[in-house]
Amino acid sequence: MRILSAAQTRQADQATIQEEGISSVALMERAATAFTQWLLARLSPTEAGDTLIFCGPGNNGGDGLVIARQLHLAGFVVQVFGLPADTYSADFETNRQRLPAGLALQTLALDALPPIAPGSLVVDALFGTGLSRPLAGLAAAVVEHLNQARARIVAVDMPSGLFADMPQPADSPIVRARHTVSFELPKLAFLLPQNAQYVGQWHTVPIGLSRQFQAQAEGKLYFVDATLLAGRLPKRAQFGHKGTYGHALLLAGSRGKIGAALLATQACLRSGVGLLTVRTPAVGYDILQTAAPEAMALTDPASDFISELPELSPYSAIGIGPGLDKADETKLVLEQLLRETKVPLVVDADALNMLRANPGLLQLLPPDSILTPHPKEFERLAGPARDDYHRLELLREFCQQHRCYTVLKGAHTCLGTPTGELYFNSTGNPGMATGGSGDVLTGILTALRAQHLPPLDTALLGVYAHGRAGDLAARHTGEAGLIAGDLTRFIGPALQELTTPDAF
Ligand SMILES: NC(=O)C1=CN([C@@H]2O[C@H](COP(=O)(O)OP(=O)(O)OC[C@H]3O[C@@H](n4cnc5c(N)ncnc54)[C@H](O)[C@@H]3O)[C@@H](O)[C@H]2O)[C@@H](O)CC1
Ligand SMILES: Nc1ncnc2c1ncn2[C@@H]1O[C@H](COP(=O)(O)OP(=O)(O)O)[C@@H](O)[C@H]1O
Ligand SMILES: [K+]
Repeated sequence: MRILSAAQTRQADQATIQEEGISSVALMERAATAFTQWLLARLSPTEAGDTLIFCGPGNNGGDGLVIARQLHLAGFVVQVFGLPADTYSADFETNRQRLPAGLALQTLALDALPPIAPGSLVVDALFGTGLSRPLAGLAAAVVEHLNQARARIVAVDMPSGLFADMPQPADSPIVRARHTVSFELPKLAFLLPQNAQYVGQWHTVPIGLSRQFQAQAEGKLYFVDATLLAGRLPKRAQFGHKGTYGHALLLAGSRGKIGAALLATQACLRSGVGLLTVRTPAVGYDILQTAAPEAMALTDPASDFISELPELSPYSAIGIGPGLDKADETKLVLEQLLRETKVPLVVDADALNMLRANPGLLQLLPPDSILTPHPKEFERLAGPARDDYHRLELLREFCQQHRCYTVLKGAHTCLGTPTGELYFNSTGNPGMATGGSGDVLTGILTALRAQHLPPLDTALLGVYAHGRAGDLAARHTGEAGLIAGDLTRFIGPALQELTTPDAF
């Protein structure tokens, strides 16, 4: 799925209108109907109670008028309010005319804002993607009024006052919605933690936006759903053998953190790799051989940390990082690995911190490596970000400069590519915010890369399957009860869902 800017969204609307030969007011009717249907599927008129709809002067307000008409006809107790303005959009005017006799548009005034009983349903149709500057004056006062009411706010397309694709001053008035129901595609703003307080839970409803426009639109932002991944994970070959599926090497673990190595090991084994060798310090030998007999243990001479790089020739991909100690010897191992490897690397956790501690090491990073920092680790690598938008700029620059793929982990993990694309993941849940989840991701990525998948497919599939495994696991454990080891049990089913079936 594409993520379009506000300007592109307007162009997409126009392209749809032209392609289908429909009027803009017909497209508005379609969009607003999709919103109404979404609401009707969740609330009866009784459950909704008092329903107050707040409309701005543009097409977002026009949507609000259609929704008011439709909910009124569906038996909801509706009141509809409009911001006074010098001009209204043409489709707003048309829909004002279409309001049924029993439903008058009431004009909002600063000294007479309507009372909102606690628990009321509020539909926020003040502003959408056409917002051109932060709200002020009466519009800001209305937003403040809505936010203070203890109402259930559902925003149409965008929470009013929020820009779709760029940051805004810290104190901007913005509606704090419980749900945001957006048309066709998510907006960039929805995917960033700083906006969660306004967007609430977001949903998209289809409105038949031009597929051709979506396919051809410029821009490098993607929302990763199963459709985008179709065809990227081949089915296993009927006559495949373990040599077909690569030999991965994991360098992981130190005294007290052999568990991290074990989690990465289990995840790697569950992600289809043909063979796996694990380098841990000697203290990890018995643990690894007992808990993961399928993996080969290649223990380091040092007891507590990794001190020597093994011979690299057997391996088709190498993952390094989970549970490492930052001992000087391990730093040298990392440096030697960066210099000597001829195969792709997956770099995680303290290996990332070591990269940063010696900036010269970053220059040695082999092209097409995959890095998996969480935001704190990324900040150490690329510097502090002013806000979530700035962090994305830093991510893009970092990936281009170092010709690497960087998986910036979080609720919507964002993959940056060497060619400037940003891919936001759609799977996963807060239950995965638990120690060891990241180690599991390293194991998955190393396994996919060892199977000779290209780096982009590896990162997209791996991040998606990791989140999907979390979603499947949480059905059994609940979010709070989820631990990283649970993820490994569901990697197989998650990958199976993504596997391309044989064509008949
Ligand atoms: N164009 C189309 O065909 C469709 C548009 N749709 C809806 O239309 C919305 C976009 O409509 P518009 O482009 O009319 O934009 P909006 O309705 O979001 O807002 C634009 C209006 O607000 C004013 N405005 C902008 N910033 C302001 C500020 N800070 N303070 C006060 N006034 C401000 C503008 O002058 C203009 O009158 C979408 O979010 C969606 O809800 C949907 O109906 C789908 C179809
Ligand atoms: N709220 C969330 N929603 C979805 N995924 C999450 C959420 N919180 C964490 N995750 C995922 O869990 C993993 C945590 O990784 P990381 O921070 O490296 O943990 P650790 O170092 O403990 O292994 C990441 O892949 C991240 O995307
Ligand atoms: K809105």
